[in-house]
Amino acid sequence: MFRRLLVQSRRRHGSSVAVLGAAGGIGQPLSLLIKQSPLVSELSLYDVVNTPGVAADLSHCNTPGKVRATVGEGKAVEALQGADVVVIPAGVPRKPGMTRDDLFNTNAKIVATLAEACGTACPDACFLVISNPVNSTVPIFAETLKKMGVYDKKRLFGVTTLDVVRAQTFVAENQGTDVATTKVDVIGGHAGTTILPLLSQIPGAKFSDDDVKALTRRVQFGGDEVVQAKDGAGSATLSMAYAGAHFTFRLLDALNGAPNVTECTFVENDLTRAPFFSTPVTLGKHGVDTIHPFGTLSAFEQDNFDAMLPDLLAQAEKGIAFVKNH
Ligand SMILES: NC(=O)c1ccc[n+]([C@@H]2O[C@H](COP(=O)([O-])OP(=O)(O)OC[C@H]3O[C@@H](n4cnc5c(N)ncnc54)[C@H](O)[C@@H]3O)[C@@H](O)[C@H]2O)c1
Ligand SMILES: O=C(O)C[C@H](O)C(=O)O
Repeated sequence: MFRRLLVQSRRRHGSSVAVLGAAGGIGQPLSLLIKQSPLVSELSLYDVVNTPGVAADLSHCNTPGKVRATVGEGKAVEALQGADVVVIPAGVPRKPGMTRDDLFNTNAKIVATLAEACGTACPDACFLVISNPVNSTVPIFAETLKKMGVYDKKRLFGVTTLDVVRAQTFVAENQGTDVATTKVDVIGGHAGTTILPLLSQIPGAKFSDDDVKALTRRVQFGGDEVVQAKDGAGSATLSMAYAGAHFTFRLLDALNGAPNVTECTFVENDLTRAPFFSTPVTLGKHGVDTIHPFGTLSAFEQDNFDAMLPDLLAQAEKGIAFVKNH
């Protein structure tokens, strides 16, 4: 209780945000964007390599957040002291021809190790998991915290904001609408056909059946578009940093008491048979405030929904089994 009060009082004077994987393709631009927030009083950067250079560079930006660097295997606990929000883009990205699930063997261990460090150093923080495969790494994070007895489902988020960002961009292009005011909910998970943009629920939008199919597919496989264009040099980093910073800022706003902060995010809920499911969530002073149902689906969306559920379940179970067996 006392610990929580301390965390809350510190928040009134700005939050401490930690980025794990801060020297990577996402980590660097994400840290730059977060450094610009007036709500951040401390930015703690952690990576197994190169953190001091990134931190020295960022520390020259004339914004209030003080930058701290920690580098090296096994040093995450040090980096996480006092963190209110932890953003996690640590892990390997895809190359052409790979699925996100092909990253499981490497990233599961990285995410479990970092979750353990979070459970030790800052169990009351909010955790934002970017590392793929999100459909499995978020359950891994949850199971690890459960094993330690410190899991709180209101504070663990899989970051699926990039799917929303893509959907809004592609729909605005298709409809000729202002991208700034084009809103699209994207539900499900974060891999291929587990990503489901709800085009039928966009007020005023009119799509042909072919448009619905093509737009849905483009949102579902937007990540592959970038992986192929980068041709072996990784996956989305800049748009992910943009999306990750957006979600971090929205959460910081909500933690600081802003009302009506609603974003789609992959959180534990009982809307479906899958333990984690991305849906519109109102964020509040303690993380998840209200989980919203995703509304009526079109026949096309319902087919997609029915097809995705077994995959989402299997990918969550794979993550849970990983923690149970280690
Ligand atoms: N959720 C999404 O929408 C989304 C979008 C894009 C990428 N991703 C995922 O994000 C992850 C990172 O992508 P990237 O392009 O930044 O990769 P990257 O290889 O450029 O950077 C990853 C960083 O993680 C660091 N790292 C590795 N193990 C670590 C550990 N144990 N502790 C701390 N840091 C560690 C590496 O040193 C590296 O700096 C990938 O798994 C990728 O698939 C997710
Ligand atoms: O596609 C990837 O592997 C990275 C990320 O999940 C994305 O959607 O861009």
